[in-house]
Amino acid sequence: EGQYKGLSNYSFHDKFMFGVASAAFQIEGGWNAGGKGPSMWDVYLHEHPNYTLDSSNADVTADSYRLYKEDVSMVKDLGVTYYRLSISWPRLLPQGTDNYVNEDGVRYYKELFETLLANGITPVVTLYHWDLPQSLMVLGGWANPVMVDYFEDYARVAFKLFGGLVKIWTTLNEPHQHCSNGYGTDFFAPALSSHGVGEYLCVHYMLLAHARAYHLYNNYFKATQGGKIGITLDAFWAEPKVVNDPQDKIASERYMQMHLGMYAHPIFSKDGDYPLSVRQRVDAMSHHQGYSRSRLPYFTPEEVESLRGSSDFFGLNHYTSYLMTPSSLEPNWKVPSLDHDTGVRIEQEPSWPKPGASWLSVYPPGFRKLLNWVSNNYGRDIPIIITENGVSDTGGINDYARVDYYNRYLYQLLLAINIDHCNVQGYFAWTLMDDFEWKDGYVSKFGLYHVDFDSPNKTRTKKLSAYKYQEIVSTRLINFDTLDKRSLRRTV
Ligand SMILES: O=S(=O)(O)CCCN1CCN(CCO[C@@H]2O[C@H](CO)[C@@H](O)[C@H](O)[C@H]2O)CC1
Repeated sequence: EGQYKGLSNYSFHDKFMFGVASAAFQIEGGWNAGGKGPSMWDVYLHEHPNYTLDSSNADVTADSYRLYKEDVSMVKDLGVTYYRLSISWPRLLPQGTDNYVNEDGVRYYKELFETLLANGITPVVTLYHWDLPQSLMVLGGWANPVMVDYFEDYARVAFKLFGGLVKIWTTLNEPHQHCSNGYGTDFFAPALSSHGVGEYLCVHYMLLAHARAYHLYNNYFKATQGGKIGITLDAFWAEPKVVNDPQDKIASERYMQMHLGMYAHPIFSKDGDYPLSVRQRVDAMSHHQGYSRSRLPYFTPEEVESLRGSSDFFGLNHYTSYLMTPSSLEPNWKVPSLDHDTGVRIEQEPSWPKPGASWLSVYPPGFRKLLNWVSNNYGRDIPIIITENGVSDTGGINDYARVDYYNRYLYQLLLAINIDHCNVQGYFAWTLMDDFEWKDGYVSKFGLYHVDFDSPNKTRTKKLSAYKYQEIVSTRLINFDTLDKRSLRRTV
């Protein structure tokens, strides 16, 4: 659990990439400005005004479409030299397809990338952070194999237009969250609730789309542009509820394979394809449920080959951990779902602090354990970049919980790098400023900067955690005694 006082006994080496992250739909606003086409999230929120906790939407949010120069100065103020952001597909291609490129979208992103570079900040660009053009959603979105072609066309436009400015690309953000929450349930848009069927089609075609964009870049753009391209996956850490209970340990490993291995194994393992345990489990369950074919599609041998090794780095988003125990076969076993296929009951440890979102408990050792799981399963040669990590609260400038979270999670990262030799080469704090937090609307705050969403200029204000992150980035080590509650009381 580490010493958690004084100065950390390890530091981040000089080449370690420190950054901060955001996403187009969550901060841009300008939902229909400058010829932007509607995304499926725009449409879903307009059609379901009470979907979010505060009945809000992202039509304006932090208004970064207008205020991006201020955002760049905030990134610079943190002292980081990398900024992870995403391109809004429908702002660039309003119809989703590459027959019509929106000049205002080209202007906006070129100005944003040039402003970042002029301030010594390297843009790290995600092509897709969930805001699918509505015109493609009506075709079934990621459940439709045609998306592989349309994503390739979109990637080609982005590489062509911005490849001179952008040298680090990520194809997809968190396909697992997008597919399970948006296609498997109604927790996220498009809320298709196609449990155990649509969600696996989404997995399958997002992975194939990723591989297509990866090879497009490597075959047609890398020689002249010289950049790197990868994918961002997400994972909770699955902690056995009883640490040495063999059944709980099996359940934890099964959870990791079904929720991370399903995406990581096809790309980062030496054999490729879905993990054997995942393949067999879904095939068997599908057969048991009377399906004549598995609910998880098969890759052809060529597709397995195209996916294998299709990433220059392992982008990983991590927030929290859950306790795992095997779940008895549900009575309604006829109803398929990823959760039912996994056969694990997840619960939260009451002693782990929960400063904000209901799903986010603070368990720093889970971060180190997850990094070792990734390194043990996929090798220590693939560079890992933490593309998101952070904690939510419900507001305020003196965000002690976030100061504590960054101290402890970055300390665990130091242990994973220095003791366990996990090859982590970069870290992006989620997120630059308070933004639209999906189902939580503006209730859950993840920002290092506070945003006053009621003010005309969406006033940004530095939080305590921004000073803390600035300190870690500049000193490259953790000082547990500054900027927390104790330091303000000057006791102990
Ligand atoms: O357990 S519950 O059934 O109650 C619902 C699970 C809730 N999920 C968990 C993870 N989170 C996705 C991570 O989402 C990522 O992290 C950030 C913070 O959420 C987002 O703002 C980023 O856009 C996204 O990349 C979204 C909500």
